[in-house]
Amino acid sequence: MDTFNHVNLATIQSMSSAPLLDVRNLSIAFGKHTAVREISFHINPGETLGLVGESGSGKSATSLAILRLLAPSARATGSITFAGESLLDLPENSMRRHRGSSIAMIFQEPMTALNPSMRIGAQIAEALEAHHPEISTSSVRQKVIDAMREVGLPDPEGRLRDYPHQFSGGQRQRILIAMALINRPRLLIADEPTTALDVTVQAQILHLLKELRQTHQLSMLFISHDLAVVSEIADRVAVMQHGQIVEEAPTGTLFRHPQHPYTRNLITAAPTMHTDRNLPLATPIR
Ligand SMILES: Nc1ncnc2c1ncn2[C@@H]1O[C@H](COP(=O)(O)OP(=O)(O)OP(=O)(O)O)[C@@H](O)[C@H]1O
Repeated sequence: MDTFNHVNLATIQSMSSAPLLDVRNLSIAFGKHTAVREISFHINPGETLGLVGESGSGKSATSLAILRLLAPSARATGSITFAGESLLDLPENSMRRHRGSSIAMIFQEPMTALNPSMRIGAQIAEALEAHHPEISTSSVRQKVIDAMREVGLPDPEGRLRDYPHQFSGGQRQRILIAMALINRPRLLIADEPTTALDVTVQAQILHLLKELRQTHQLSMLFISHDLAVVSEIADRVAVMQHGQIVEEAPTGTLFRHPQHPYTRNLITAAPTMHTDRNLPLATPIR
């Protein structure tokens, strides 16, 4: 009996320490051009991995490959395992169940991700109903309001019927975050989520993501060309150059002991963020 219990405990422990996302030898080619070459990384439950590199290094292609949203001309090889499932082998309908549900994504430019002619309450509701058609209308409305409140949008009830252009850039990113989190994903892919925002709003959005990550025990793949931004939020950082990961280390180690010349250049070039880690949520929202 003791042995049985012991084995069970070991199994449970190894299961709980298994990465949520495990990417192995991923290559992505667009025709003859190999954009990503044999990269491997993993994200543990609750962990944030920063993926940093210059424009064209293959960061977005990597994130789109995880969601299987690459252009039809692209070919992804290697393996992407999410919660034990091999994503590159899943049938499309199973993949659709993951997208926007267990794996959600936010992008750089909220205006292009939102439908300009649809009220934001309806857009957030649509994200929920796509995966939960059974939820009643009144319950959807309440969940939308709760989601808006959780991301710090003022007066959610009053603003349900407003259109995207009636919100500021920072508020629109909050709306996208509400849409991304409404189905309680386990993994959030954030691709340059603060790049289009000015520095103060950038800091507020980073602060919000850090809070939500804790509340929801989210794992996150945080993509940016800006090492200073990545270092604000990531537990570990993978540095990408020309489609390859040239270095990966816990954030502090990467800054203290950068191994690769490209990482050293990024550190030298990174401006100081000057974000206030204790920024209260009550800070005026722009
Ligand atoms: N649909 C596509 N067709 C052909 N080539 C593509 C396509 N999408 C990306 N690429 C190429 O793949 C490479 C990696 O692009 P990717 O967008 O992943 O880089 P990135 O690091 O995210 O840069 P950025 O931040 O500028 O988007 C680039 O050389 C790019 O030209």
